Amino acid sequence: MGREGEPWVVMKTARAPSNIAVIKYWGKRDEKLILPINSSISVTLDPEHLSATTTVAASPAFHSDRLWLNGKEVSVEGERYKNCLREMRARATDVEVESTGRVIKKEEWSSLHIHIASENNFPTAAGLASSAAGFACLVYALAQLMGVKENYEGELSAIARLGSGSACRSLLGGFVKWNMGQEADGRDSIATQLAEHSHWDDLVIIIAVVSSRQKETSSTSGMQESVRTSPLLKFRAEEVVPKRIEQMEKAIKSMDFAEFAKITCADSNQFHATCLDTSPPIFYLNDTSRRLIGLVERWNRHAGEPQVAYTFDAGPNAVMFARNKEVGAELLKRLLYQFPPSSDADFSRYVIGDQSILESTGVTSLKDIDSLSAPAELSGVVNPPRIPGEVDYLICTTAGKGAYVLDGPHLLDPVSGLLPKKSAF
Ligand SMILES: Nc1ncnc2c1ncn2[C@@H]1O[C@H](COP(=O)(O)OP(=O)(O)OP(=O)(O)O)[C@@H](O)[C@H]1O
Ligand SMILES: C[C@@](O)(CCOP(=O)(O)OP(=O)(O)O)CC(=O)O
Repeated sequence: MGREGEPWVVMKTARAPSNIAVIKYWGKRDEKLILPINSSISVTLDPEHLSATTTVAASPAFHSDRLWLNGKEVSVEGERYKNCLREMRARATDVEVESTGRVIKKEEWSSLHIHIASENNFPTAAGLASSAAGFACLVYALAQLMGVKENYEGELSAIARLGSGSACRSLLGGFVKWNMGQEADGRDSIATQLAEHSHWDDLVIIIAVVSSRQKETSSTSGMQESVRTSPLLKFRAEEVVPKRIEQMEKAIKSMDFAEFAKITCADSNQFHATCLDTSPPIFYLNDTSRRLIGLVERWNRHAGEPQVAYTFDAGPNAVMFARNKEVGAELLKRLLYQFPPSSDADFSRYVIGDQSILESTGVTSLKDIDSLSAPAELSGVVNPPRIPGEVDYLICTTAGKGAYVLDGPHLLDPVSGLLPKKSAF
């Protein structure tokens, strides 16, 4: 930071988690304002394992708004980035720069350009809601930089929504509802917290990353096609989701896992049915996704009550919820048994995230996986499929907190405000 008259750069860094919907958002009633045709509910994922980290900087020396995503410069000219930046600038306040005492006046923000650098600690655009984490993080970091105070609860979520619908749910932790709202300007289409992550802290979440390649049909265009062509989607939004939202809220409040699991699986399956009902049909699930569904359904039926729930977004990756830590370890063992890594895989990279679940399975090597015995529900199944390398890797995690500020390290050089030669992450 320079003295008065010298060039200066101010910056803030924040982190925001990804989230997984258990009642899906699919379809907009307003494309520009990103207003949904139904409310949705999600679980925020632990930012330690699935999050975006974003540094935003302002300086009179910057000539344009710029964005570096995962170390590469990308255009910030898209409507979604522009809308978020415009709405944040409109709410900026006088900000005192601590180190110099200089005050950036409210009016100055409209002419100050912004540099943004962001990194995801999980695959981008692979159906793991990177856009949700990314836009929530951008809006949250800008709020810190520009001294934006929320005038009403949920205002920041309404701005994150302009970046990507599901992003509005990533500012908050735990269990989050996105109210579809009624107003034409979208001011009531905001996220609210149903419960903190600590409210239901024994849930274990395991993500089977089936493919980290970019998907063929983006959520944005997929849902446009579904709104245009799927009669099932209309029925779902009008008749099914409103009841499910109520039931899911109750299940979360009372930590009723059986009900939570039943609704979560049913809603994922109906969302993918609307994709199939779209013309031309959209296929996000693949054979591996279907085998993962089979694993959970067979186990739940054998146990007599749900042990695990599954849900899939716009991609083949499964997100599974286990009712508690013991069941989480059992789930991991079953996944390792049925979906072992390929024989040349590095075991330490096959199960990532929260290592405590892996520790409680007692599995420490590829050899241990070979000696796992078949789970009871597979007895009688002749040659259950065990295809090494079918799943890329597994992420163990839990529900987590919402967006927060990081003191550093920043992703932009504090003096130049440019991407450093070697990124800090
Ligand atoms: N950290 C980030 N900061 C800013 N923008 C991001 C960030 N991560 C992703 N994005 C934006 O989101 C886009 C990816 O969104 P897309 O909806 O295709 O995939 P996804 O969010 O991973 O999957 P899905 O929403 O279907 O679960 C990127 O091309 C980029 O524009
Ligand atoms: C299947 C989903 O993940 C769809 C998410 O769609 P996006 O929020 O990525 O779409 P846009 O609003 O067009 O950016 C379900 C969900 O997260 O609720």
